Amino acid sequence: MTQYHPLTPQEAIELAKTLPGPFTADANLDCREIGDGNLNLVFHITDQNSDKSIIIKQALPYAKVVGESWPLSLVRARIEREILQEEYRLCPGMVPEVYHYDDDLALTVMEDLSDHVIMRKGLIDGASYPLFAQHIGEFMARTLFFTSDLGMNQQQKKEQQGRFVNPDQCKITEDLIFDEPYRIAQNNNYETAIEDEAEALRTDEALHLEIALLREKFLTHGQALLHGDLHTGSIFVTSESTKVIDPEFAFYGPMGFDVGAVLANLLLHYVSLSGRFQDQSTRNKRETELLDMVRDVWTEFDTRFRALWTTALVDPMAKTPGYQDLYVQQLFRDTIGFAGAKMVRRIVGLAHVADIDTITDAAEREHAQRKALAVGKALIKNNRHVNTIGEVLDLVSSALATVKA
Ligand SMILES: Nc1ncnc2c1ncn2[C@@H]1O[C@H](COP(=O)(O)OP(=O)(O)O)[C@@H](O)[C@H]1O
Ligand SMILES: CSC[C@H]1O[C@H](OP(=O)(O)O)[C@H](O)[C@@H]1O
Repeated sequence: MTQYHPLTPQEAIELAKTLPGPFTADANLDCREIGDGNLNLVFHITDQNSDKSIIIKQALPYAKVVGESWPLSLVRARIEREILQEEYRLCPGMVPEVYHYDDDLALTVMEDLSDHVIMRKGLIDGASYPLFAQHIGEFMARTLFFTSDLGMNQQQKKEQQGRFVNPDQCKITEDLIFDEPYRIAQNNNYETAIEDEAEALRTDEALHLEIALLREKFLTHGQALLHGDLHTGSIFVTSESTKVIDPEFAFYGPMGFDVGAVLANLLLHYVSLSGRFQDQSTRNKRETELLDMVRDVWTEFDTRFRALWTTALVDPMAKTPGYQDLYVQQLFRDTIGFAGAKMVRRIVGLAHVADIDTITDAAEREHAQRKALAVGKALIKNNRHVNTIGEVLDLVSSALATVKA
């Protein structure tokens, strides 16, 4: 057994040399630590004598973004690796292939996806991803359906739930998304220019009621095995391909939490566009593209999820006429509520998004933050009543109309 310690880049190279592949004996290995996330080390190991490369991701025993004062269990590395393997089985080629792992060192050796770009960065750079909605719709439909009671044996599902109990990571979400933005909390992080908005979040009881209900759903509804943090910083893309990484927040929770994460991060990018484009016609074009993507992600997911119901259902009672429509309606409402909560947390909570934080003009940045909060709050407050994605896009539009230019 190897004693856990964070690897140095040189140790990562030594480890890579002991692996059965992909490197050969004459490899000349180079290593860079490229982790730009909030929690882990990520080593990029390349062979100077060939085009071969790997990624070694290692968990730290604390939250990197805060420091050692915030301890975290290393079990998340095992959970991340096991869900990557499960997702690879369900959606081959849509997550990095796992080559090797070491649970004592809390690390996973995986496929290098550096020929793709992190979607958040791609969007900020102005790229378009016309196949993204189909791809992510397929990924979410298959991973959520086949890990739920609809698509897998219900006793095996209970066994699987046991393997994916992830309390430290869930607590981060419970605190950062479903609690701290709505009270004074040390972790909260927002600009003084929006103190009025933060104060409004703390005193809005109708909003608190909806957040309490969403929080309860997150805490108690073990519907399917979630990725758990499916934002655009956890998705690698090209114009032809989509690959999902970083499922260390995986656990059995409500399906809408994953779908909502995707929609929220597209909407966060959408509200950032006015701060990025001076030219009105370019901006309009890009805004339309983003809203189309929001609509298409839901539609593609919905279509594929319902198709699996027809072809792959294992629960006979779920064939009862009317049940599918009610199930998907509730899943849609959850999606919209969680999307709203995820927008709010990225403005006033600990961890932000580059889409908004990199807007250089302070007034434009503040405007984008106010827009994100207006949309987020509208989604949260209306989540229990919406029925269609068209209605949601109308809600977005009316929420934005309330924000002063
Ligand atoms: N399989 C991979 N291939 C290439 N780069 C990767 C891979 N996994 C992670 N990375 C890089 O490392 C960064 C951080 O990885 P991530 O898994 O998101 O870490 P964290 O859990 O700390 O957020 C990503 O933004 C990406 O740039
Ligand atoms: C203290 S962790 C904050 C935040 O970071 C995670 O995202 P990522 O590791 O992908 O940057 C997750 O969203 C957590 O809520």
